[in-house]
Amino acid sequence: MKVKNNIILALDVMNMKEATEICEKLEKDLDTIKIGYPLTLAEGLEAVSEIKETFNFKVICDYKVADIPATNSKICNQTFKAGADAIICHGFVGQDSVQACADEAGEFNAEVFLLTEMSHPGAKLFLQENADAIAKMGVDMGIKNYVAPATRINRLKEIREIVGKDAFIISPGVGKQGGDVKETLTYANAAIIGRSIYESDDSQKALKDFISLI
Ligand SMILES: O=C1C[C@H](C(=O)O)N([C@@H]2O[C@H](COP(=O)(O)O)[C@@H](O)[C@H]2O)C(=O)N1
Repeated sequence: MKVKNNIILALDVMNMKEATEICEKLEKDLDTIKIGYPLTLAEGLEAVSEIKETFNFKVICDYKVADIPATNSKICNQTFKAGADAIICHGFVGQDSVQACADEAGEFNAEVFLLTEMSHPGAKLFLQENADAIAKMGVDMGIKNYVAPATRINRLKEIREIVGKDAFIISPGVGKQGGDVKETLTYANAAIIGRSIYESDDSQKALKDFISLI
């Protein structure tokens, strides 16, 4: 996936009016956004379709899919039908559940991002010790896209070493969570940034400031 300026906006606002206003302000400097549960639960999957139709964005749906294979297939089917270009799924649920997402993505010429280790402090409790094995599982499955934390550069580096130089890593945790955009892009292909941009008084300037740091 090509990402303009190597920055993906996490559009975690909870109404279409705000979402649209932010996209209008940033569309010159962005071509990829991430929509998760906040906007989807507030406005429905129509939010994905509407943003896809209004803006020339690629949309990654961050639904952290983590169910049994049959249910994962249904979640992905509905998400790709709504126009998503990619979906984020958890790896801790195992190969069969991830494979169900990958199979559905193949039906829509869409992509799967495999979430390895999360960026928040609680990820150290259960996820971190399994993150390398999740990344290795992804490699064995032929998964090309991964999510790994910008808040732990050493871990991001280690996950890059596991998935290889040709894999595509997107990395959340820049800005509000403490991650540094330039350092993150040493090992990741794109940084995911949300609140530091959309909560700013001048989101356009906030984005441009991040771009200037890269
Ligand atoms: O480990 C993860 C996984 C997940 C993701 O990207 O999959 N995210 C998401 O990335 C964005 C960071 O937002 P902000 O902190 O810049 O406002 C939010 O949408 C989070 O839900 C993480 O923050 N860490």
